[in-house]
Amino acid sequence: MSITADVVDTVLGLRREVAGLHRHLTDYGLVVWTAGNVSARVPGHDLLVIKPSGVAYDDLTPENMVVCDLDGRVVEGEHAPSSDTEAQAYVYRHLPHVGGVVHTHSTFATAWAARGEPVPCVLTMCADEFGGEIPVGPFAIIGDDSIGRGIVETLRGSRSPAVLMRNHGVFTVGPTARAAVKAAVMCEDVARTVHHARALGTPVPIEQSAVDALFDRYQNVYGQR
Ligand SMILES: O=C(CO)[C@@H](O)[C@@H](O)COP(=O)(O)O
Repeated sequence: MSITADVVDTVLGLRREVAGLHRHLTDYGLVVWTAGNVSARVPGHDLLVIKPSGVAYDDLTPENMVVCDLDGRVVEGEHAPSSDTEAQAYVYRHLPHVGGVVHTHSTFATAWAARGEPVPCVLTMCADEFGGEIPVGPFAIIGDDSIGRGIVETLRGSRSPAVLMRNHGVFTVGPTARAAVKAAVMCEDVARTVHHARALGTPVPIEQSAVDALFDRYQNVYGQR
């Protein structure tokens, strides 16, 4: 597959967007070294734009982003794509509403993943963004589409845009790559706060009707429409 003339400008814009979004991973302390990545779907085309594997965040540029097809094959780019390209390509193939995917090993959320324990919905911000608990997905070793399959199977059963892959880390999705980055930022914040709440006592669950109302308001009313 090659990049046709009608999609060149779209890809250039996504190269800039995806390269730029990685600074939020470092700004919010969600990654160490190169251990995280962002990708975006190319709307209307079986293509994605993703970070090059193992490249320092300070060295990421629109030019060194990698364009792949949704089987994970490189279509345009001089670098090897992220280790998570196959997993994220699987997500794009099976969740058509997803426009962006993020992967981190952010500390508090990954500590919940290490225990295989979902983050309970005991904060209004968790209800707002995740619509309930932040679920745990199965342990899966990187290298084929088993991580992607675990992400999809888990997210299909949840309103959450985040999944804690057991013993590994965080994957988030969104209608855009920026929305997926936001979900990763809020996932870590909620995981940290609930961790501290648990250390001090027993957090109080929020009634499901309140969770539903909070989620609906935040998803459909909050902010500038
Ligand atoms: O989680 C892992 C490896 O276990 C990778 O996602 C992480 O190191 C980031 O790899 P990339 O630099 O995106 O290839």
